[in-house]
Amino acid sequence: MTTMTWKLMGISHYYPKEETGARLTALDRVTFSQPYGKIVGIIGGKGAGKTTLAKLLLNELTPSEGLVLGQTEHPGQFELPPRKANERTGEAYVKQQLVQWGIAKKKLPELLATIQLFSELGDRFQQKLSHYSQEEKAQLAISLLLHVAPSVIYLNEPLLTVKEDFHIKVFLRLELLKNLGSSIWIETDTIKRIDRYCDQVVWLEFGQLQKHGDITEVLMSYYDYYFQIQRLSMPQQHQFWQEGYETQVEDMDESDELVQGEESVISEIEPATLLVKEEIPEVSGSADRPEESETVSRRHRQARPLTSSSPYWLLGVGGAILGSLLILTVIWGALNAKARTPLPLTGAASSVQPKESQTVSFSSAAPMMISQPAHEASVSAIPLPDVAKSDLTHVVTSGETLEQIASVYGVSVSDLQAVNQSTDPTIYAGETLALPQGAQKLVSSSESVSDVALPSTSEVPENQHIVTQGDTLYSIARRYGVDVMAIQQANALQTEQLTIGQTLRLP
Ligand SMILES: Nc1ncnc2c1ncn2[C@@H]1O[C@H](COP(=O)(O)OP(=O)(O)OP(=O)(O)O)[C@@H](O)[C@H]1O
Repeated sequence: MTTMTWKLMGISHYYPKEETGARLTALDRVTFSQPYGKIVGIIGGKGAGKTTLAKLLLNELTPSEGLVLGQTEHPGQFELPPRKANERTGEAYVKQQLVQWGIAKKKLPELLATIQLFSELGDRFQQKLSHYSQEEKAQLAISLLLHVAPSVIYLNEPLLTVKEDFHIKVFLRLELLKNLGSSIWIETDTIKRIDRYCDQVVWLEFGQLQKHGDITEVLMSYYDYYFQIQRLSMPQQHQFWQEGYETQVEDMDESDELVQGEESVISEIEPATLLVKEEIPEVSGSADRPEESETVSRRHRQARPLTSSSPYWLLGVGGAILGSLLILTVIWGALNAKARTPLPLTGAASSVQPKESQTVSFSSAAPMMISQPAHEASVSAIPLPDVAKSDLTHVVTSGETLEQIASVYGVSVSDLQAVNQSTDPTIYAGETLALPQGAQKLVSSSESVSDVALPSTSEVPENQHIVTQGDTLYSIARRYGVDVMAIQQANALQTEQLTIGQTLRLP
């Protein structure tokens, strides 16, 4: 079995923007290593750099800066048969491709029969491609690719056009090839597939590597990131995507002076998932960090003002991203089909206050019109239970979160919200919060919540879980292989918020 490993070291790739003389950074100093023998998902918003990364892996592009190690001479890319092949039969097309792949002549009949069988095309295999549906073409192309067994395989969106049971078969075959040492890359917006089939994920946004690693950890940050964006008002979301795009565009004639005085939405997103971050992203290998380059100053440039001449396609980008957000919401909803508040924001991000709902219609490029952030609709549907107040109150200090305060007083976040008759997870410095009966100051709010003594795992009964820092309902559900909603029901949780030290009954 091969023990090859990819090493991407400080990969930057620039595209010239000929009309303006600027250049666009499609990938910005991306560094990670990835062993072969894994199925890796590539995710990220529109224009994140996914395709550019794939082209580098497939040897179709040479990076502007940095080094890629690990490419093979004949990577296998999933490609639908081109239109010019329409007059050939499926069989003739496959045969010609196999010959191009260098398959020995005497092996062709057996391989053709295997591919026909796998493709489920039956007699259509001998018919002209012009009679094939898009789905049949996809079945043919995937079957071909999976049977030439290249050591690098790249699949993208057209794979989604095949029916679900075919899909399962494809991924079973990919598992086999992976175990033989192939490096398999899948670019898709369908996070469900990443979650189900991939071992690892590379997550890009605006050309920068956000995270690379095991799916659970990366997807959790990904969900948190998109939930935070979703909490912004529609104009803020639009501004967010525009600012992100602008960090990628560098006017080659312009000095790198900062634009002062603009409020930046991008800088208010959760520090853990900041797009403009200094540290090198997590790597699973030992790639060295490249030297700081002139791109640092560009990455720190603040947003330019929104102008009426903003590129129209950005509206489409925003719309498409919102489409993806809705897909995420649906997936999340499937896990937890119940009205709820969104994940809490912490730190700087909690200063991003959701605005009143606003109707913003996007250009026709946008997949849909959203008149209200989804969470606002669900928040108003949650009846707050009656919870008795204690005599204590708490004045919020800068940087505090509801979870921290709940933890400090040994109460649940939902009780804290109930006595304050608010489902809004955003709190403001100086605000006085009522505290529920039974509240008792357990630790000083200046102490870290992680300092609160928790029972050791050996003391925790088997059917219980004590919430620790970083736990979410989603991570706990995955860990114990149970449903998020089942945990909520077993513990009568009104929201997804958890408190460090909280004991959860496991269903
Ligand atoms: N040939 C090119 N010339 C100029 N800009 C390009 C070119 N190819 C890609 N770009 C730009 O580079 C950025 C990254 O593009 P890329 O296609 O890698 O992203 P992506 O994540 O695959 O996006 P999408 O999901 O929209 O396909 C985008 O802003 C895109 O417009």
